[in-house]
Formats: sequence, C-alpha cells, structure tokens
Amino acid sequence: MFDLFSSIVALGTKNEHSSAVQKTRMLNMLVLLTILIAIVYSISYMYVLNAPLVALYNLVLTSGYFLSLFFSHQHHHKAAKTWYFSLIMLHLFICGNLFFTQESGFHFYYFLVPIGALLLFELKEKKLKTTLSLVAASLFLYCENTLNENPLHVFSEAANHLLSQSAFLVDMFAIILALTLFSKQIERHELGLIKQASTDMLTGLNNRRFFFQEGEKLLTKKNKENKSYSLLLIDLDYFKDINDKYGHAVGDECLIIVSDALQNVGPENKLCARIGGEEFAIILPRCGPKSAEVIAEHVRSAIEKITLTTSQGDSVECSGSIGISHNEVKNETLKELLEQADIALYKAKDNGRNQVVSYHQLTHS
Ligand SMILES: Nc1nc2c(ncn2[C@@H]2O[C@H](COP(=O)(O)OP(=O)(O)OP(=O)(O)O)[C@@H](O)[C@H]2O)c(=O)[nH]1
Repeated sequence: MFDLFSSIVALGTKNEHSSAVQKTRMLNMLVLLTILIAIVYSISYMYVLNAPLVALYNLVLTSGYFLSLFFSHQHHHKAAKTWYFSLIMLHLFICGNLFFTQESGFHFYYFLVPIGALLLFELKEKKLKTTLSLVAASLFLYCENTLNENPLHVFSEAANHLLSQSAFLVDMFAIILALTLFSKQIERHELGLIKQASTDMLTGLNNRRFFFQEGEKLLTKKNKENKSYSLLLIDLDYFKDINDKYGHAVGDECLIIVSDALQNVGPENKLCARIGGEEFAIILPRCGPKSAEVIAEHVRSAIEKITLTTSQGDSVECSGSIGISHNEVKNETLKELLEQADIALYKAKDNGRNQVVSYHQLTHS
C-alpha cells in the first residue's frame, strides 16, 4: 500500500531538476489528498446526510482528478497543475451552486487555489498563477452573494453548519501545511547556497573564504580562552611537473585524493581547507607545538603514501611540504599565523621539500 502511494507521488519526477521534482511530488500528493477528502465527503453524503445522488455525482467529479496524475506521469506538469486547479474550482462551483446552497460553506475552499498555486507554480508561471487566483476570488464572491434557489439536496441548518466548519478547518490546515512546506523549501535552498559558497568545488573541502571566516572566529575564541592552537600550511611539491607530465585531469585527481587524505588525518575538530591551487591549511584547536609536529608528520606521510595510476598505466607519486605555526608568543591573528607558517613552509621547500618545518623551531634555534 505504501509502495503504491510512493510510486503515485513520484509520478513524472524522473530526470527532472530538484525544484520541479519537489513541486511535482507536492502536486501528486495534493491530488491524492483531494481524492481522499472527496471520497470521505461522498461517504458522508451517502450515509450521514442521506444524499446518495449527490454522493454519486461527487464520485464522478472526483474521478476527474486522476487526469492530473496522468498529466504528471506524461511530464506535462503545467497541464497537470492547471487541470487540477480548474477542476477543483468547477467541483466547488457544482457543490456550492448545484448540489447545495452557499450556506454549506463550500465556496470557502476557493481560498485553497491561490495558496496551492503559490506553492506549486514556478516563478516564471506568474500569469497562469495570477489568472487562477483571480478566477478563484471571483467565484468566491459570486458564490458568497448568490443563493441557489433549487439545490439538489437541502441540508438542515446543523448539516450546513457542520459542512462550513469542515471547510474552515481544511482551509486552516492547508494554510499551515503550505507555510510549513514553504519555509522548509526556503531553508533547504538557503542551506544549499551556504554549502555551495563555503565548499571547494573540485575537492569538496572547505574553501578559502570559509577558512578565513571560520578561522578568524575560532582564533578569536581560543585567544580569549587563552588556549593553544596550531596552524599547518601544506603545499604540494613540484605539482606543476605532475600537470605538465600527466595532464591537468590527473593533477585534479591528485588534489582530490590529497584532500581525502587530509580529512582523514588528525583530530576531528580540525578546520581543514583548500586555500589555493595546490595549497591547503589546517587549524588544530587545543594543540601545542609538540602535538602539531606529530600530526604534521602524519599528514606528510599520508601524502607521500599516495600513488595514483593514470589511464595510461603510469604511477604518479606526490609529496607535500608543511610549515607549522602556533599562538605561543602572543595572541597572534590568523594573518600573522599564516605569515609565520609560510616562512616555515618556505624553509621546508628550501631544505629539499617533503618535510615538516615549524616556525617555533626556526625562532628557537
Ligand atoms: N590540476 C590542477 N592544477 C592546478 C590547480 N590549481 C593550480 N594548479 C597548478 O599548480 C601548479 C603550481 O605550480 P608551482 O606554484 O610552480 O608549484 P610547484 O610546481 O608545486 O612547485 P613547488 O611548490 O616549488 O614545489 C601550477 O602548475 C598550477 O597550474 C587545479 O585546480 N588543478
């Protein structure tokens, strides 16, 4: 049963972009919900309100919603939405102006049309969305001010009261549901944008922007708490040669593998980022000079162990030089720590590469 529900909700979502998938799923769900509510109404007309003819007509109208699911299945999304909203308006008009009188409160359901259209139509479908909403508003006003003299079924006052109350409740539920879905949509998009703006596209590591933003925050906090921390600046050796010899794509693959290795070495609470072409940085919170040197050595060794086999069968090896700095003298800023780590890194390159040099060692020797 659940599988059937899931496959109906997923109708027409294959190979669509994520926003269209969301909207199509929402429409399919709404169609199913409408069918369910309409069936519940038919059952109550039949057994509670004793109006079998109304129940039958209502079921015939309800079957029309399946066409919307068919349009979704055929990927005619605009047609699916337009048909759904048009049919729901026709359905309400027939209920309020043929089956019963406006005292049944069915015309209050017209409010669902602008809410649904706002959620389900794309921004560029403004005209269609506005037209449907205006038609719904006009029909509401018409029904509110017109009394059907010859209804198919005359309800008692209590039944009319019950029906109009149920319309209010469904309206309220729909507004809450729409707002919840809407805010979820916004939140999801916002999180996606934040992630995109802070991630390096090639390697998936944090990017330079995020590193500086979060690094400053982290260091200000640690400086205030008088806690020690270290910074590792890692630069791959002779990377230009790898690009020149094996091609840019192999160079890219190498950067990805190195990034994975960096993420897997050292403590979990580190801040690791790609801050330049073949340059990476790691901030190690609560980490003094000795521990930083041990971790840096693990990082160096992890990079050295990487071997990449190209499609031509060549083995590519890489190595990295690492400069370390600490907040030992005064509460250094991130910029100062990077400058110190850069001096140490330069020394590591100068000494022959594939090694770790600490700024602390340089200044104390
Ligand atoms: N494949 C690839 N290469 C990149 C990327 N970003 C920068 N590079 C290359 O990285 C190389 C860096 O070269 P250099 O600065 O000379 O450094 P190096 O060859 O590693 O030499 P040393 O640092 O002195 O050991 C350049 O050839 C850049 O084109 C990237 O995203 N992908």
